[in-house]
Amino acid sequence: MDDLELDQVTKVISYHPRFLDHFLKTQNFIMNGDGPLPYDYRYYLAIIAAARHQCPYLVKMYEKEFINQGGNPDWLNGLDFIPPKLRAIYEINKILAHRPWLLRKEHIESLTRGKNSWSLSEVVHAMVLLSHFHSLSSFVFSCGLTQKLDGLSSPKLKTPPTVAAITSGHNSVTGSSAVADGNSLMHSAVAAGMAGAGSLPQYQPQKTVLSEITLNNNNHTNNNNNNSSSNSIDHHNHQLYCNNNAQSIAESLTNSGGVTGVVAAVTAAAFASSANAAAVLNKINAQPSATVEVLMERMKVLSQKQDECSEAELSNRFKNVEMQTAELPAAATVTPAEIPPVISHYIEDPNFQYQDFARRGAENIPNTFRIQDYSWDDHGYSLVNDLYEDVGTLLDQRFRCAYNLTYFTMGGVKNVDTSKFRRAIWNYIQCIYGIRHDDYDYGEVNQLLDRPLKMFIKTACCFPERITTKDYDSILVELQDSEKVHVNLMVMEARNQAELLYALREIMRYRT
Ligand SMILES: CC(C)C[C@H](N)C(=O)O
Repeated sequence: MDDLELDQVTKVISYHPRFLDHFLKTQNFIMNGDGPLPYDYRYYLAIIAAARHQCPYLVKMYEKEFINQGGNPDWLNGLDFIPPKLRAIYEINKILAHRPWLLRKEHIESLTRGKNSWSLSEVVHAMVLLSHFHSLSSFVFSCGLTQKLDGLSSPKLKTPPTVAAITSGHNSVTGSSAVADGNSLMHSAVAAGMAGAGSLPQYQPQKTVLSEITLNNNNHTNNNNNNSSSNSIDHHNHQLYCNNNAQSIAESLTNSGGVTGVVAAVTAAAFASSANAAAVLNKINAQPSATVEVLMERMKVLSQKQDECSEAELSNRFKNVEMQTAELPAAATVTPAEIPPVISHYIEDPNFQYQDFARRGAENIPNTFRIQDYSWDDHGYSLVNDLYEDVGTLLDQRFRCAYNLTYFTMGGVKNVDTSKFRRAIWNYIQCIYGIRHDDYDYGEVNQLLDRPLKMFIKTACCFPERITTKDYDSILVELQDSEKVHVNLMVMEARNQAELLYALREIMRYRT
């Protein structure tokens, strides 16, 4: 592996050595391993994928790699300077990045016909690369790395010496020497991560390294959360929470906009049957966001819940979450002037962005993507393997790792079954892309993810360039940094899978 790849992003992922192993194996294979696309194409695709999300960090890194691989420097002048064949895939890059539900088999058809045509294997290779770098851009921003690494950080943020060294090295396109400084810190962590599954530690926080790479000092984190003072209202309300009626009132209040947090929902349940609404809301607004303690209670209750939902009810709950997501504040339209000049030449049609489902009606594509009709396990995985060697297997292991990764901890509390929380995050991300897991009760999403967390996740997926370190700091304040990175890994992987599902479904349709 090239030294350059042991970059700041890799360091942050190394909070989770098991995942890092799968991540690097996949990335190395699609960039450097056997595959249908020439190397200059691969690196250029990385650049234009990251450019769709205005991620200068990745764009600069892969420009350098592109040149190292012997790529034609003219291409770095922008989209007008690349061969027509490569240019022809830009539309798919754009659609996959922002509205993958708009992809049609005709897009694939037009690529694979005529002069300069693509083979289907090449198309799949390109799609795997594009979705990898779209979602990696989400990760870079959601960890607050871009602000730091591109010199855009606000002066009040502390800059650890190593990060400063890397930043100054990175700001110069040619200045790779400073990167080595930071890398040396990480060699042991990466080596541990690459040592093979059997010898992997379950959790290696790498404290020294983390203090170097952590971008913020999360003072809220401590190891004594299991003793955190619980307020009596919460205890009292835990009883009431079991009451379905109160629960649904709480749920609707939680999502009404004026109320944030699971604590608020629990509190709402307590007061739902009695006081007037204003008094309830005042009480609720005074509550902090969801605490780890309340989240744990909620997960416990949810896993004990027996009641079976009807098909129709499950479908309604999905639609509800989807609608509420559309109502979360949307980011403003990007105007060309706001795009950093270092990447604007790689972007065409910058106003083509994620569009909320509520507004998708205009495009006449309101259909939900149902996992029971097309899933990674049953369809996507084998299709990729079929057309692009072992990549399906590599991706499969990577998705599984991201989906199942747990240390059974939450904040400072140990032995916690966090599967409900993690599943809610994963399914919520895919819901943002209109993907419904048919057997999942999306009511759980509203029970476990509060509004600020949902907003963070939606922005990280759809408008990652808008995430600031402040956003990163303000969600899940009781969790450790490694846990926030864990959430961001799920954002990256669930999003990557969502894009691939849409892409591969159209490949399948094209073939049949
Ligand atoms: C995202 C985190 C709450 C995950 C948790 N630390 C776990 O080990 O499962």
